[in-house]
Amino acid sequence: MAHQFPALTSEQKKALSETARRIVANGKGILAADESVGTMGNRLQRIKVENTEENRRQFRELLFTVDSSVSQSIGGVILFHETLYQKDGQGKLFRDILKEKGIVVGIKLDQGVAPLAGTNKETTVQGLDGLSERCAQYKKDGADFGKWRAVLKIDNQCPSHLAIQENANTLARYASICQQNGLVPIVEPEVIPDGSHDMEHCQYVTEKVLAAVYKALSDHHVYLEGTLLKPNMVTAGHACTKKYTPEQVAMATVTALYRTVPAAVPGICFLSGGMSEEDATLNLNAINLCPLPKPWKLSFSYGRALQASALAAWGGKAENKKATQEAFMKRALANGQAAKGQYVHMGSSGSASTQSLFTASYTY
Ligand SMILES: O=P(O)(O)OC[C@@]1(O)O[C@H](CO)[C@@H](O)[C@@H]1O
Repeated sequence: MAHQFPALTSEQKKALSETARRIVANGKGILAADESVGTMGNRLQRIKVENTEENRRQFRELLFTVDSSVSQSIGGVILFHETLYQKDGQGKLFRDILKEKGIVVGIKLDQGVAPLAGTNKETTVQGLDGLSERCAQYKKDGADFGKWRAVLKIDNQCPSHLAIQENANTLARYASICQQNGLVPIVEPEVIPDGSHDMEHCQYVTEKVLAAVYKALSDHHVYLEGTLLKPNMVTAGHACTKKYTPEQVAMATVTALYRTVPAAVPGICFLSGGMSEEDATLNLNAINLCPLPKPWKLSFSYGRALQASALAAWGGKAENKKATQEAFMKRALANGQAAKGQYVHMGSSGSASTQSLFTASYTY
């Protein structure tokens, strides 16, 4: 089986692996600010702010215009289509503001989930049609990485063989198309935390899912050095009565990764999956202190766990700018430290940071 048809040139590979490594360099992680209009609507509803384009823009302007020292902790920001073309109050494009801070701009590329008939309400991901053209346009418009989220659940008969294979293949097809267009693909197979299963069950499922994903990436000739993985941490289901320490979560998570993720992958950036801000930070810190071999950078790509207390501090009011930016900066710095295993828990401040951010059936 000769390798006659190389997928990428050595220049393309070099550029992809440099970008991937830049995003996760020196304890940096990713701010996932790519909530769709609907998801953002749910977030804004909780703080009683109307879901208008202007309100979404205003909140994101506060995140992106924090002090440039944020770039010590944030290496990449994932945007939603609308946000890539939005500007700050002075008319400057958000993507230029981020780039000037040395932050790599990413774009959400999946278009949500669709049902897999004949399964127990499992899903596949939409967005492959026209994806190459969209990637080419986004690359011209300043994006250097993409994100695609597949959703798998633990339930009666789930995840099924079909759901695992279909989602792995779709992730691999997306990753291949991204790389052809110069975008680093973030590969996100999320095993969602809904259910009462224990942590050991989550570990078993996560290993099966990741093994299938890396087989599919290999089949599709994806260049692993030019990718990043965005997995769930291995935790018990949200409704499980047994509680686990960050050290136990870390051991189960790193074990699952060590068994399935090739060392060629430069970085693994966890999603927060409804954990409280503080739990997401403590677990990431424990993961980086876990005494198992860790050939990849282990960092974060948090949505809710980087934005929850900032959203609460903002409340839709311009006069809360300082408090909003301070709250965001605090989480960014904490997670930057956790990505190096250097986070020191200061005790609960009784703020939004310790509240669970779980949403049932978080499919899009
Ligand atoms: O789990 P979190 O850290 O809140 O968000 C993870 C995430 O992949 O899921 C969301 C929905 O697609 C995205 O906004 C975000 O990038």
